[in-house]
Amino acid sequence: MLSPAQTLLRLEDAGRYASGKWLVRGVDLTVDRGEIVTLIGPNGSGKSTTAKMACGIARPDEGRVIRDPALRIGYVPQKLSVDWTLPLTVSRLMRLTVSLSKADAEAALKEVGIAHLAGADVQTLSGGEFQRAMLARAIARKPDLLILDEPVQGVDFSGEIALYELISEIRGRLGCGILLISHDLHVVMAATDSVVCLNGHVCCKGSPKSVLESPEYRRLFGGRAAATLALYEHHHDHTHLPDGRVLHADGTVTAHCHPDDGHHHGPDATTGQKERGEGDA
Ligand SMILES: Nc1ncnc2c1ncn2[C@@H]1O[C@H](COP(=O)(O)OP(=O)(O)OP(=O)(O)O)[C@@H](O)[C@H]1O
Repeated sequence: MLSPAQTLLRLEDAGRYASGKWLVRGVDLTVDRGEIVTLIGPNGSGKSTTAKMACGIARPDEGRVIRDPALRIGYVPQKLSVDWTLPLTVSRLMRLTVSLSKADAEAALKEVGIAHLAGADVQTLSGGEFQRAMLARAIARKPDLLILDEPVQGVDFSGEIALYELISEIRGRLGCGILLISHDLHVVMAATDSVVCLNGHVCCKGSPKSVLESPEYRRLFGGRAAATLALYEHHHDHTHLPDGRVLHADGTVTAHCHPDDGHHHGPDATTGQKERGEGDA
């Protein structure tokens, strides 16, 4: 049973075994409606495997994955198995494995800002446009839960910010829960309600601040962790982006600071590029 009523998904001691080894074990996590939970961890730490268990593509070999059978899930996989030698329009991509009305497909493309690309060949899309198309595909059936496996891959920094902003907007509009996999520690820590750090098992989890401060996280990410923590503590209220806009702690982006914003940047942090270099991989 899932309780309280707002809990969409729960993994209890979930583990997946394949090819004679445990890919990941002992995963406990919940995603509530309206919440963004982010999985972080080094390459091969079991993030995608956990996402696959969460959405039902992979069955747990131990523990349990509990979700309401009626739960609608939208999934953006890390990789797509498509024969790219064949032409494929965005519109066709939208309906590749799900039955979707033309109107719903068009509405979803509009929602992510690429309605004009419905007839374009997927191969001609930029990295950001492709990720938006994948997002449109995932939200078209108005999911309760979105599972996004590295949704900003192949996207440049300002595109990343725009995509995270869009994801945050979608959460607000659909009122869905989101399980996100991301390597971008800086943005994750600013825009996430809860973080689960994996390393073949759950290494640490909790609020972004508690994860940043945990010795396990620091051991795993080393200097990068310390830099992210320093940034987070100093700029936890808001961060100035390279294009001059302001990323707030709740993940929203505005043109300027709010009058009641707290920490402002010190003289060394006037360029967003530096911040990103410090806080990112
Ligand atoms: N079907 C499979 N059979 C055997 N090993 C697998 C299988 N799927 C994944 N693995 C292995 O399990 C481990 C976890 O993989 P997973 O893709 O979940 O990691 P990840 O944290 O998402 O990595 P990345 O950040 O590189 O995407 C890796 O060592 C991977 O090689």
